[in-house]
Amino acid sequence: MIYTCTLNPSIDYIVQVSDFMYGELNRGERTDYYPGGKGINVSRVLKRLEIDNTALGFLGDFTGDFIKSFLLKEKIRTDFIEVNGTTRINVKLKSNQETEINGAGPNISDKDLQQLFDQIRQLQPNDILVVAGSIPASVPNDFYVKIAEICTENKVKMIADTSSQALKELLGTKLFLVKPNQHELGELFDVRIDSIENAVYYGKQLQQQGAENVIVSMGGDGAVYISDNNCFIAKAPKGKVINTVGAGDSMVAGFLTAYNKGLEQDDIFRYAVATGSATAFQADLCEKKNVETLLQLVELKKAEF
Ligand SMILES: Nc1ncnc2c1ncn2[C@@H]1O[C@H](COP(=O)(O)OP(=O)(O)O)[C@@H](O)[C@H]1O
Ligand SMILES: O=P(O)(O)OC[C@H]1O[C@](O)(COP(=O)(O)O)[C@@H](O)[C@@H]1O
Repeated sequence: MIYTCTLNPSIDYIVQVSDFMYGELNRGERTDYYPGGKGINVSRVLKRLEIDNTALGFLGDFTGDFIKSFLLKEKIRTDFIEVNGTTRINVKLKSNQETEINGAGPNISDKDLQQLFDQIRQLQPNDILVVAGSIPASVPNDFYVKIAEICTENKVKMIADTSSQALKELLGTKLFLVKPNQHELGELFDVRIDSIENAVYYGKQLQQQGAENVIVSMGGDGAVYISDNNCFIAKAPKGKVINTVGAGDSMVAGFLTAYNKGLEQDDIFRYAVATGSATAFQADLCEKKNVETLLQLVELKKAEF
């Protein structure tokens, strides 16, 4: 079984304003509300790709209720822990540029954290757990490391898609997959990743630090995949970009879907890239048919290692 865990879910409030003017009254031309947070996006895309999964994490108040009922409508199994505060609303402003404001999120108590540990201790060998997104300020930065220890003990495969200090803490931890984007990887090693060569070099460092599979995503430029002694480089398909929020999460869901089907490494990566791009070309997250259309448009090559 696949589980996702989102410590800090959100409602993603997407507002389109042509020619946004700072300090003026701007009127939204189109507004959309989606459940967000990286693990929740992974769960939603997995479901669309016909992979059963359960979404875990913390939700609170009316924003939490919105997310729960949205996921229920999409027939996604959930087992969220109810917290006292209000689940955050993240603002995604689409104008000439994309601007994002991600909220801080509610306080999570020690009791809530213990409850989550208890849930994770119930997972079975060969289950997969995707921990994704930021760690709320009230939760220690090494929280994912503690989860990883439980996963290792119970032979659960752990995937991490996070950034900043939470990602730094995970260096040296055994992970099944880690998927930083180029900026997150650059921040991790205090460098600027502006070429495929750089992405391969630092991706390999991550592999040496304990990750079995590493994908470095590079937005419209595609991605790099490192596993065993193999390295693949993919160019993303070209298309009309509508909303890139959740593209990285979709990539993780695409990877898992293809891995679950037992595909070869190159085809797993092709599927992951197609899924990320399929989401970038939709207002909401992608559907299976969007992914299948893009599969043959992903240009992939094997690189010398
Ligand atoms: N502008 C784009 N055009 C085509 N594909 C895209 C675009 N932006 C993202 N993608 C696809 O989604 C994947 C993940 O995007 P990226 O922005 O790197 O991740 P994140 O959302 O984690 O920052 C990319 O590797 C690519 O396949
Ligand atoms: O937990 P964080 O780092 O604040 O990120 C949360 C945001 O990331 C998202 O999950 C999107 O992630 P990606 O664009 O990286 O795939 C949004 O749904 C959410 O608003």
